[in-house]
Amino acid sequence: MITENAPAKINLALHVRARRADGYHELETLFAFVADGDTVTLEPGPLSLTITGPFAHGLSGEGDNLVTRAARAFADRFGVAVGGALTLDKHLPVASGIGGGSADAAAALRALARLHEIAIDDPRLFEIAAALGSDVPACLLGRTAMGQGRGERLEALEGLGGMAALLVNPGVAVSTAAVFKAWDGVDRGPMPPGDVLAMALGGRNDLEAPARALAPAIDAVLDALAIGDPLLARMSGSGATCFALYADEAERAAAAARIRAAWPAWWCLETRLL
Ligand SMILES: C[C@@](CO)(OP(=O)(O)O)[C@H](O)COP(=O)(O)OP(=O)(O)OC[C@H]1O[C@@H](n2ccc(N)nc2=O)[C@H](O)[C@@H]1O
Ligand SMILES: Nc1ncnc2c1ncn2[C@@H]1O[C@H](COP(=O)(O)OP(=O)(O)O)[C@@H](O)[C@H]1O
Repeated sequence: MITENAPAKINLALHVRARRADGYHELETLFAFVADGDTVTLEPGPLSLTITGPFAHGLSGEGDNLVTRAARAFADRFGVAVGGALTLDKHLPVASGIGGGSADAAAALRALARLHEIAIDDPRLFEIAAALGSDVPACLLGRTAMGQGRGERLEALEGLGGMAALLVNPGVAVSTAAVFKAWDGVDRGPMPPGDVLAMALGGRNDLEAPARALAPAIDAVLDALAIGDPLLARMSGSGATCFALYADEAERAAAAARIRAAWPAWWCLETRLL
């Protein structure tokens, strides 16, 4: 049995620079990953998918999961039989701006590559990833990176490994396409120069305003995360998950305890950056 982690992605900053003719948007985004997420396991056999875990119900009505789409695309590209008994242990909330589906697809590709003894940096894997979704190449790379284009042009960067992080989701699913559509079309400029922390601190998430208009619960999450002096508190991706970064684990634990007491229904993950 092959097991691959599918760590949650966060966008430390996400600048939307232009609307493109193909319906996508030109981005400049700082990807980072955290130590927790979903898990994908693969055993030889006919293609099948079993979904377990606390957020399995979020995908129950899903005919075509990104994991099985990844398996089909892999077989197609590498000329092998479609197969793999896949299990997805779903711990990340669905449609929440932390790339759960993209991370799962990338983990499935990594597992299949191991099974078929294909190098993890094989460019064909990145081509499959880009066709599956804008965030899948970043999840396949799985490390802190600057993403451009629709997110598939990647430059790996020295990250903030080990930094204490808190992820909070108010239980509202947000459609990525709807949030991009509600963006006001104003290019607010590039990220400032510097290291990853400087770029993150000086950056923005341009999808925050449109997402907050569609899902006002995000306001309450950002208000809750602002208490306790985090280094940075911001929405990730197209929302509604927001994250905060802290100087140490004690500050993160205090913030998590306060949020869990005030908002027991929210999903709240104490983790650290990879
Ligand atoms: C916003 C981001 C930031 O990392 O993350 P999430 O909120 O999904 O986590 C990503 O760009 C999302 O990537 P992903 O979720 O893979 O999106 P895709 O499946 O490729 O596209 C879904 C829809 O989002 C819009 N889209 C996506 C990416 C992009 N650069 N421009 C867009 O306009 C398009 O309307 C597209 O039809
Ligand atoms: N394995 C998967 N996990 C999550 N969502 C999936 C998966 N497969 C397909 N999807 C679909 O992809 C959509 C976006 O999911 P997700 O990747 O969680 O969003 P986001 O990138 O905003 O966090 C979901 O609404 C769901 O319909």
